[in-house]
Amino acid sequence: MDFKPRPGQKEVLEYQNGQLAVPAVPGAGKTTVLAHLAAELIDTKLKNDQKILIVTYMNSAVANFRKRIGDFLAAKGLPRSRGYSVKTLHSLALGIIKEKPEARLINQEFELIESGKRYRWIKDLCRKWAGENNELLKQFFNLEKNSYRFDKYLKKWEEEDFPAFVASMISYFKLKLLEGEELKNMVKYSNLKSANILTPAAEIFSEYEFRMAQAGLLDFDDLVQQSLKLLKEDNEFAERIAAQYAYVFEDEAQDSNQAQEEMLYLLAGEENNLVRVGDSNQAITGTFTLSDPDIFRSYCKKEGVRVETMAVSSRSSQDIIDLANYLVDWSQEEFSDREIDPLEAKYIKAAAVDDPAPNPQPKDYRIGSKAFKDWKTEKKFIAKQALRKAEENNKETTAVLMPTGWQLEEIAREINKLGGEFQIAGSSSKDVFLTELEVILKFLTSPAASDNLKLVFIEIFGKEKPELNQILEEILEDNQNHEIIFPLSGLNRDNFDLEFRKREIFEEFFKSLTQIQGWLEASMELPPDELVLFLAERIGLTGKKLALAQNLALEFGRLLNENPAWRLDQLTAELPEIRDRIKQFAETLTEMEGFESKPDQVTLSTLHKAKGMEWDTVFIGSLTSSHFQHDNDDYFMGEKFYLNEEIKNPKASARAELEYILNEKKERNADYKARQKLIAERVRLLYVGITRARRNLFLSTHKKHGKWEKDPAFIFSSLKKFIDEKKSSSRKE
Ligand SMILES: Nc1ncnc2c1ncn2[C@@H]1O[C@H](COP(=O)(O)OP(=O)(O)OP(=O)(O)O)[C@@H](O)[C@H]1O
Repeated sequence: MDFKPRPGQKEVLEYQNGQLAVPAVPGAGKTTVLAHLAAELIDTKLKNDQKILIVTYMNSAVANFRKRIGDFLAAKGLPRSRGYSVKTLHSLALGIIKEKPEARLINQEFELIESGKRYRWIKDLCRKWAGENNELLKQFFNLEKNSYRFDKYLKKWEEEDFPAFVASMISYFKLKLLEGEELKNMVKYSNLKSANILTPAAEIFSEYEFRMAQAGLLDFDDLVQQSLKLLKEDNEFAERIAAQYAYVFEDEAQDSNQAQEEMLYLLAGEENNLVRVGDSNQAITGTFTLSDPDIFRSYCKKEGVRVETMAVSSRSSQDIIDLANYLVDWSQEEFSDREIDPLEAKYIKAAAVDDPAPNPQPKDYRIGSKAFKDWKTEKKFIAKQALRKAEENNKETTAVLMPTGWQLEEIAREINKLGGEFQIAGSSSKDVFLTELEVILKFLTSPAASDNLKLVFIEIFGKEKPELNQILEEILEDNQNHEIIFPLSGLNRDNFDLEFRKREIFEEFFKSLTQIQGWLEASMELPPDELVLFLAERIGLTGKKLALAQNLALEFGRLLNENPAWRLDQLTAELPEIRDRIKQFAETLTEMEGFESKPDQVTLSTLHKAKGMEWDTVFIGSLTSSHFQHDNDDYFMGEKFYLNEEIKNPKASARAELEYILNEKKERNADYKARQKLIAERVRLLYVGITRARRNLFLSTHKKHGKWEKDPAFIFSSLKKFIDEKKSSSRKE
């Protein structure tokens, strides 16, 4: 393979042993260089029974790494899978637990709970807690009692926000290695005031642990907690595991959390051959997880750690690089007297002019920016221009990146209206719901319900030929389902009025009925799991959808093993739960496939999901102050206006209360600090967005949404000034 290392990359590839930190800029080739280094070390250094362990943050990166290392090894004439193992933190943890089965704390055959089921359990427990502590729950509220708003937001709090808060706190407690019963008592006997927000989280956590243990289930956070415990409590065991790995590499180190770091140190063992690569300016997962970019920043400054920076990137045009570097300068200056430092002073350099793969060099200044009068105008403009770009040049890729998913849906609708095509990055939602199969199964469990038959037509037959839906509607006006599908005289054309039989579509309609009758007969003869496979084949599912259907059949089979007397209706009643399991499977399938932008379609992605990807043209919209906060008095999404002032950011308050009882540290401004963190993260989010673009970039915002006034984000206005100046000076040249 032709790979000519650039300055910075070269030094990393000379690594032999010890601790190395590689801070890098976007597009510097982090994955490429780590893969190359792994292949080099496997070839020259590794003993037969040893491996390199590569820990990455996302499932999607695992396949990518394997492929790249495999390619480099193959180029050296070595077997593609020799000498390395790529894992996420969770798969690593699972592997460690499996190495010591006797220590599994639950039982030998523990099972992982799926995320959907976990959340439903937590919701149940929250509901139960709310029922028993209703007065306390209301004390958190600062809305006028008995008002319409009070009822509305109490419901929102009880049904959505409270369970989400508890679910996230449970993860937090576990990564802090706390145990439910112990924590509950600590809170109970602490001198926190009675209406503190930590109490419900701790009490529900304790119930949750009890319920999970009874069911023999573990969740993802348990895996990490338990495996760390095993390693820390048993030196010999830790050494045995560490001895398997001659080197430990970490990719995306800016997303590391404390548990992951501890695990890496333990696995690097005495030899301490540890390479961590990351870009703290791209740390954008912190507000959802326990990730903390300071962990990687501190590692870079740690004694005994060599630092090699990779600053060259050939991804973007010089103008886009200049804008990204300006953002770094702006952030340094803007936040110099605040407690935050969103972007480190690390600048992107273009590749040398004689580089075999140089930076793109578009002719003119290709960056634009605009503040639209309202969201409606903005979304229409973006949809139209993005589509035009995608259709005009079928070699270049185009993406629209937005802060939230609902904005993407609205852009998608606009693209649809224009008759264009789009694809959604990283999303498997279209496949998750096996709509066709689910609709048929619903029909087969109650064929007499007229809506069920209509749905079958809409989803299966009428998609291509809507006239089929129309004729069914008309026939159902005077007939019942069973008269159409199972008439006493048998299914026969003559059962239908001449008026219908004369229509061109009638033959097709009749054929559809015959097929449906076949399914009904099959449902009486075949066991449900086989029925699913039969139906999948009949309606012609292929590829990923077929794989999902096979998975559904397996789930049915598993349930039938446990409940041999169950029939189709009982099984279909379990579909919501099964869907969660399948959803995870579908996501894994999507990640394994990897995402590839099709040039003739617009890719739609949230800014978060765009990480690691690149496009020739990038539109970033909705840069308003409610998505990119700058000042303490901007609108902060995580905050609940209907809660008391001191707990309006419940997570931040609960963490501060925990800090207080664990370390006696009184953090006065927990939500102020949470705001600062969020402000910093939003700057990085925009930095990630901007650095996805190769040639063309458009930044926009709006001043109104419906009747709501909106402010363009301060960061947008600052960038706009820079862009406008550059543009006018490039015109003069
Ligand atoms: N020395 C090189 N010569 C040619 N191409 C290179 C070189 N190094 C990296 N690249 C290319 O640059 C692109 C970016 O590399 P990679 O995806 O590894 O970057 P990254 O640092 O992980 O990016 P990001 O920070 O945006 O996630 C890839 O297409 C890669 O093949």
